[in-house]
Amino acid sequence: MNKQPRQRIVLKVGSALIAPDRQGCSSRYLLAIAQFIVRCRAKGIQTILVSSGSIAAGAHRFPLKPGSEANSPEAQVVLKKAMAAAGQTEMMATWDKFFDFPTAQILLTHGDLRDRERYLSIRETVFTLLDHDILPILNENDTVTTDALKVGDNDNLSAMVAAAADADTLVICSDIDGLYNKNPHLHSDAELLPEVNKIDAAIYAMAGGSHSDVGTGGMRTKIEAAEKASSHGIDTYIVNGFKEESFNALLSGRNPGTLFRASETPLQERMHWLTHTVRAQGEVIVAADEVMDSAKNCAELSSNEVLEVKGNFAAGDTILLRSDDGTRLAKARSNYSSSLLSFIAEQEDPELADSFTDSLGGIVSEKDIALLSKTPQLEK
Ligand SMILES: Nc1ncnc2c1ncn2[C@@H]1O[C@H](COP(=O)(O)OP(=O)(O)O)[C@@H](O)[C@H]1O
Ligand SMILES: N[C@@H](CCC(=O)OP(=O)(O)O)C(=O)O
Repeated sequence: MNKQPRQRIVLKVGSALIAPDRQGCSSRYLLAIAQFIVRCRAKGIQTILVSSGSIAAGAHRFPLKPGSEANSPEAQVVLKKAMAAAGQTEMMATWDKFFDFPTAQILLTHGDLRDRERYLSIRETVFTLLDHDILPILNENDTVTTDALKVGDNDNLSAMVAAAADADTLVICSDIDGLYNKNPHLHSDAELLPEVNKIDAAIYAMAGGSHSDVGTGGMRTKIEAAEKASSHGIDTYIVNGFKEESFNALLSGRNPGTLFRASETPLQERMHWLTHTVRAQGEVIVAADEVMDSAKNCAELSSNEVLEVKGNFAAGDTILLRSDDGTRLAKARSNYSSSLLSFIAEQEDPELADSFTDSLGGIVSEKDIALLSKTPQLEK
């Protein structure tokens, strides 16, 4: 955290720190976190908070009524949305109490982040708030989101926010000291990894799920977040948010947990957004021997090289180009809807198929292609 010139950090705070007992918000751990934010700002470090905890904070407003049907999975989802609505205001009020500067709430869904215009608008809003010394506090809009539109966990959300905000550091405050080589709640001999320079399958294999009542995603989503952030040139720390010492260490330039080093060859902003924020709406399968090692080659893909079109997508949606041996080749914005592309690809007469692409243009355009060779782990 000693980089120059302008530093910008995103701090992600997990539910266990906000409402550890699901009995409303607690100041127990938040005071040290708030002081860290105040001290960062005093040092001229622009700070953005991604705060989980609306569901945990709102839970106490919804005692289970005798004989109620709140135990079915559908009822649980409805209940959580209501908890999030009630808990979000309580959480914002709690954060506000710690600061003598203004805060601002941004609630978003994956639907907002994957739409380029809305993504750019979120980015501008964050920059404007920072320019006016207002602390942006972000969370997923759990109340309105559906399965198709949600990010689902705030670890990944915080990495998307860090990339959108051009942050140089992401700090994920958890209920544990960092990434261990195996889940320490299950293995007493687990060892803490102070630094990870390369995120590969072996690192993912170390990560298990959450053991707590309030956490979402466990270590896996934190590694996904670190992978997203790192490929945008952002250093990512996982630290223990229960310990005040974690924050003192960060402020004095020491690593109190696990540091995932930023990539030395970060992706440019638009390519990062396409690779890590947008999800593919469908797939186009091409023969395994097609050479797709550059955006130019992908853009030259012709309809008679398409073996199969999967899913329903509209022109302008993002698709995954995959070879028929399963290899993920690239993510790209399709210039065709799935139905039109299937229709063209099914034409027996290659000249007729070519006449479509001649008049309507290539299946994908060179400027909207992100090659996936650098990101083999991410399936989203
Ligand atoms: N290899 C690992 N190293 C550390 N924690 C792990 C590991 N595998 C699984 N975990 C679990 O991940 C938890 C942290 O994630 P989570 O419960 O989602 O909390 P948060 O609210 O901070 O997001 C740890 O408390 C631990 O139970
Ligand atoms: N958006 C949800 C939190 C989701 C989440 O990722 O929680 P956590 O694992 O505690 O960071 C909420 O506000 O309750």
